[in-house]
Amino acid sequence: MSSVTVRVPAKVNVQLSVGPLREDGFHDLVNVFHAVSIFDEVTAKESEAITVSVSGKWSNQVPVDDGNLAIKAARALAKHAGRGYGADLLIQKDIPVAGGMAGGSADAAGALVACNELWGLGLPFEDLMEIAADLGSDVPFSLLGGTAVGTGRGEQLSELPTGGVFHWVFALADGGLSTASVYAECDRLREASAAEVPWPQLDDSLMEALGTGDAYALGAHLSNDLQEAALSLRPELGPTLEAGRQHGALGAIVSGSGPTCAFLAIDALHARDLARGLTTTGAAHTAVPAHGPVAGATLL
Ligand SMILES: C[C@@](CO)(OP(=O)(O)O)[C@H](O)COP(=O)(O)OP(=O)(O)OC[C@H]1O[C@@H](n2ccc(N)nc2=O)[C@H](O)[C@@H]1O
Ligand SMILES: Nc1ncnc2c1ncn2[C@@H]1O[C@H](COP(=O)(O)OP(=O)(O)O)[C@@H](O)[C@H]1O
Repeated sequence: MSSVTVRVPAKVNVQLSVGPLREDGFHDLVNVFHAVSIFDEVTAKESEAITVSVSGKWSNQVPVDDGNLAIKAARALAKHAGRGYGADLLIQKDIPVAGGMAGGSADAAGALVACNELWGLGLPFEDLMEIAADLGSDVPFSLLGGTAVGTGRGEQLSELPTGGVFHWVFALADGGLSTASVYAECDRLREASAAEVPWPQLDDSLMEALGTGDAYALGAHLSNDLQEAALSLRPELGPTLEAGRQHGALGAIVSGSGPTCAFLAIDALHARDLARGLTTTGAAHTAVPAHGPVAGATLL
């Protein structure tokens, strides 16, 4: 096979509960991931060396050197296989960069699946999941997709059945936020308040809403412990969230570490109207309707 293409979704966190800072610099989480229909595509072509190029909306914001997560993923896979394989990786980028939607993780997951196929390794999914966890906390979920609870630093996953399709609108922001800075701001705000940080717990009402496909209940139980930190670093996100609520969103939340804002809609038609309302009033320059859950990294 000389060329393989894999489609990989973005995510939103419908619950993100952040425990105390660990000694390794990470936080223990209850991270309820939900894969949504905004996709990157990663194509791997036969080559001597491992290289990457990026096309699409956000290509100018993505590193094409060794810092690219897709390159790191391909290298980690080649190392695991014990051979000096090569691949030209082409990323068609639709997921916002540094937006709290796990775009880099998606490309890493895409590169793992694509190179496993291109190089004929035939590694089982479990092996790819282990390599993924070393690449980043969110990479295993990008492989898995659907809806899942992540514990540990987010890499230990249990799949969650959902009772229906949920419709979302994502308001994209100018410029990204660094995940590490948002966690650091969360720690700083917690230190300043001196309140004890509770051990993160799965929200039973949220589980029930996901299981029954009840968008109204899900909207009421969305939660994100990083939201206050993201708003502290980007105060202009507050009015964006408020504008979504005014336009009838069932829930409005910062996606992960932000700055993308996620709005839960009643149905596909409402999502379209909500997106239009956010852009025509200037509350967001770009608002993208999407649905979830969708599959994780998939060979095309
Ligand atoms: C916040 C979340 C929510 O899903 O995603 P994003 O919003 O960035 O997409 C994740 O926890 C991000 O996961 P990911 O982007 O893979 O982070 P990593 O590369 O593993 O870690 C980057 C940095 O984030 C912080 N980090 C990450 C995960 C975690 N459980 N605790 C942390 O404190 C650490 O400072 C770490 O050095
Ligand atoms: N393939 C990639 N796509 C996007 N960003 C990447 C990629 N590889 C490395 N990066 C770096 O990772 C950072 C975080 O990107 P991303 O995963 O999109 O954000 P987030 O962690 O907020 O979901 C970017 O600012 C960029 O420098």
